[in-house]
Amino acid sequence: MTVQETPVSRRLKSVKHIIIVCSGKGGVGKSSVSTQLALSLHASSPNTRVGLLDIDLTGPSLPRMIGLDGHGVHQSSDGWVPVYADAGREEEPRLACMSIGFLLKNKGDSVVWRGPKKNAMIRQFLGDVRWGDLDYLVIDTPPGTSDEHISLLEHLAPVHSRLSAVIVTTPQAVALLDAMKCLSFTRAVNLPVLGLVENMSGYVCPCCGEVSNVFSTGGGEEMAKREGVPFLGRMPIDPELVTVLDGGGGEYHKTPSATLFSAITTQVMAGCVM
Ligand SMILES: Nc1ncnc2c1ncn2[C@@H]1O[C@H](COP(=O)(O)OP(=O)(O)OP(=O)(O)O)[C@@H](O)[C@H]1O
Repeated sequence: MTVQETPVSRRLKSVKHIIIVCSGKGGVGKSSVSTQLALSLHASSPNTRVGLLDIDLTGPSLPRMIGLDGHGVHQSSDGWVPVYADAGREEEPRLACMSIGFLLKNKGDSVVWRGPKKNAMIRQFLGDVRWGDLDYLVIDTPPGTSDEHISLLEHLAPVHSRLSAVIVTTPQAVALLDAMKCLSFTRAVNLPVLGLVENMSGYVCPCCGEVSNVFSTGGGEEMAKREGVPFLGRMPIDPELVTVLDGGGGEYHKTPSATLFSAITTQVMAGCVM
């Protein structure tokens, strides 16, 4: 069967792997996992080229989390130029970011759009941005399985063989129930799952290293085993991570989370080659 070319498939021709990060529930750390995955893939080798796209149109948090708050997107004759998180260094930038947050005049502006307008924006993000050659394009999605997910998958249909998903959950029973809905969505749309991340899984005391199970722990791993999907790892609550991602300063690679997350990234990369 021949797959029809579209503006999106032409634009994403040189993108090797597209990783959709989703969660059943809001606030479980999907954007922070997407951001950490992009940073960690970028740090995995001096040549890895990464894109990070935020399709959470009503609550874009990527610009702040990646340290690009206040930046804007430029239009070129060949489409929108993404904002590079690693611009200004000696080597060519290789961490391209795009979010509706870069297009809003004021970051407090709200986006109140119906489905067709959201659909058009997602098509533009995929088809009108100069993504160039990428090893990985990480896509942060809104919580649940909404219009945005359906639009995304429709536009990405011609490149379906390069798609996979990472599911984020916290250990509480309610979050796990929603993560299960997210997993059944991926099955319904035939989207391969690279694995499940259990976020905010315990709190490690910075003084004594003792782990307190604030929201309990282990539920994500149990669910992954039961459902036959890889368990990518658990990320504890890390106050240093919040400071970095909320724009309070500090460098991500110096946080305890960065070290832990690199093991997750290794598994994601291994899953992508298969
Ligand atoms: N492991 C962690 N340790 C500490 N804080 C975390 C951790 N993961 C996420 N957070 C913080 O929790 C808050 C919510 O995270 P985030 O925005 O990533 O969730 P989300 O699932 O994308 O939310 P939304 O549903 O609004 O899109 C953020 O302030 C983030 O910095």
